[in-house]
Amino acid sequence: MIEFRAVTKEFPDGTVAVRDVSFEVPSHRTTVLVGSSGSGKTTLLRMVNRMVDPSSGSVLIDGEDVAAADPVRLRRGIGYVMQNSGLLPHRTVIDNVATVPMLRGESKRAARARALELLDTVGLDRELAGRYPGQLSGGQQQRVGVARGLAVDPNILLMDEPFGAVDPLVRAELQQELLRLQRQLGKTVLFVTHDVDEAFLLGDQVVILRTGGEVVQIGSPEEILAAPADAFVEGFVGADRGRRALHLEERDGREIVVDGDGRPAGVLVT
Ligand SMILES: Nc1ncnc2c1ncn2[C@@H]1O[C@H](COP(=O)(O)OP(=O)(O)OP(=O)(O)O)[C@@H](O)[C@H]1O
Repeated sequence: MIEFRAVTKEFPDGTVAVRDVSFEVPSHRTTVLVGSSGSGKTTLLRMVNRMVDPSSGSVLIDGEDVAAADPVRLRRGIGYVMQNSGLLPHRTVIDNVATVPMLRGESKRAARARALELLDTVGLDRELAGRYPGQLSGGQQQRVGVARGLAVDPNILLMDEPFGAVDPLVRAELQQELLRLQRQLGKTVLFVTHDVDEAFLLGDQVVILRTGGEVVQIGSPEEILAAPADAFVEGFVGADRGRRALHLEERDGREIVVDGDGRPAGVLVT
């Protein structure tokens, strides 16, 4: 479990990116941080692997304050996937995936064997192993990015708008792949997006942030849809509700959650 305890981040120029934020990220589940641009999502995510240190408050992983951990070691044990895949352009796909395990001391042979398995895991043909990132489509590059994030077999996977730069069809495919992967692997995933649909599709828990880095609401998609905390959340999740994958319907006098195809997805427990 990851715990954010009253974290605030003020950058040297006086920008307060995150203000007194507390929440827990349960293990083996997907938690999505969603909010408009500048609401502090990336800053919060980066506190977990100490790419950003909070100005006050603390972040704990399984009860241990990350401030006490060596940042380089910490980062090598946590998967990190970012928007533009972050692949090294002059290294082949397989080398991109095998690099971090080798930095951790695995032999080249073992790291490469594992990298090939990971290509299978993320649904990429092994024939792509020898290509350079520039020779892949955007969607394929993101899959390599996910494979690289998984290469050290981390308990925690941080994903910062990983599907933000691909077209909607590929994006939908990658989202389904992540759901499948997560059912199989059960990592503790912390995922950043500004897309509410994506947040509700992927998140077991959704954390809604607003500009200024404040948490407005935390809950399951069903809970948030059923009872938006305030007008801000209502506007945020309510916009374009007809298109929303999950929504509420009243049937037989009870409010139930149905998916985009009208199939019941659950009953609200209040
Ligand atoms: N190094 C920095 N120095 C100063 N201000 C920063 C720095 N990094 C981020 N900020 C500011 O902090 C605020 C939160 O940024 P952050 O990137 O965490 O937001 P975000 O919700 O991830 O936004 P986006 O969706 O646009 O990536 C913004 O106002 C941003 O400009």
